[in-house]
Amino acid sequence: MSAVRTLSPPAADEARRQTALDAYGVVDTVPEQAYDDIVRLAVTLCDVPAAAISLIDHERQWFKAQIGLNTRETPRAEAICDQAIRNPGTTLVIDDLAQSGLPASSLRIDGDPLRFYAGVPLLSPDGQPLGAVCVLDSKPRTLTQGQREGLEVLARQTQHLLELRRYAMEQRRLLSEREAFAQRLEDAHADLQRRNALLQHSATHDALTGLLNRAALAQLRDNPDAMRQLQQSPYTLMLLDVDHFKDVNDRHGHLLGDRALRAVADAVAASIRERDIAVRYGGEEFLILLPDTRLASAVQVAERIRNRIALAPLPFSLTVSIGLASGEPTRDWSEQVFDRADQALYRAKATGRNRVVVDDTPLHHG
Ligand SMILES: Nc1nc2c(ncn2[C@@H]2O[C@H](COP(=O)(O)OP(=O)(O)OP(=O)(O)O)[C@@H](O)[C@H]2O)c(=O)[nH]1
Repeated sequence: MSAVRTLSPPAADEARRQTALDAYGVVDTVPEQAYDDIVRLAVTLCDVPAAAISLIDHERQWFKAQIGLNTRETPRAEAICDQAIRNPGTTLVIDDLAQSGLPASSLRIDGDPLRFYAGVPLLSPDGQPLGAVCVLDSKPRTLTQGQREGLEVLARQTQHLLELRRYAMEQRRLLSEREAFAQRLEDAHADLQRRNALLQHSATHDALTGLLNRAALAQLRDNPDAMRQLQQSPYTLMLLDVDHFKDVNDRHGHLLGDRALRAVADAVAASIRERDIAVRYGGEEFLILLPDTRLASAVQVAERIRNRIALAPLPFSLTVSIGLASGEPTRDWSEQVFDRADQALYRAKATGRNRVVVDDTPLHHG
């Protein structure tokens, strides 16, 4: 046996070559009919017992397809295909390996060592050698010109198969990138909607009590559903003001004052229906609009609120004054009814606070 010829390529080239091979994602994949057909054709064409499509991967050669061999991979150091790819444009034919000085291969054909090798390098489109399509025999032999050319055709067909594979992989990658991008877009859209909803909520709600704020009340006029409801049936407007709230703040501090305001809001929210509208109208003033509600029912609601506030779990007693006025559906509903409720509230304050006072102004019709 002659000395081993070592022809290691420069490291930078080898890194490029390996990167080119990796781009196909073909090494260690399952056998495929198209590649198996090529080695079958090679065997028939060259009248040999063995053929392979060999890929040179790091420190081994791996067979994508093979016929007549005893393994699917060998160490690279003994791969004759690794010699073939050193001259990428040339078919390597070794009539008798025993005379060639190449390292002995562990490959066997029917138990016999290799004697004959012919391999056509497989190249990436930019010329990086990937492996070889090779035919092998356990006897020394030669190839005819026709067989050589036929083997080269099979190598070109193998390259086409590899390119198709890379193209399909690239398409899948682009598709999943597009899907990931679409998903990100969808997430961003949902996030924007969430932020918008939060923004809309904080623009129309009072941060301390969670009730609607004055801006939301102003928007009510632009809400056709709410307006239709108010214009269809009698409604009642309630104005609620906490009694001596300045004293609460002065005696117990602003934090407890805030807690008292939240207790008022909770009592209001717990006493009204879902379609009623509760607004923190000013510092310690609340406006409650009760659609489809006549004065008598509204008084009951107001008393419920007043009683709940009296029972609120606070370290001091808290009372409220409430003024009520109801309105028949008219075009200038708000100002008139608001003024009447305000006057009722004023009377509630003036007559001793902690009470519900009803507007007694005769209603204007027509
Ligand atoms: N803690 C707290 N106090 C507030 C808030 N908004 C307004 N106030 C206070 O509410 C008090 C309202 O006082 P006034 O308008 O004099 O009325 P009042 O003391 O309740 O007296 P009457 O309404 O006549 O019974 C003021 O001291 C405000 O500083 C708030 O968000 N938190």
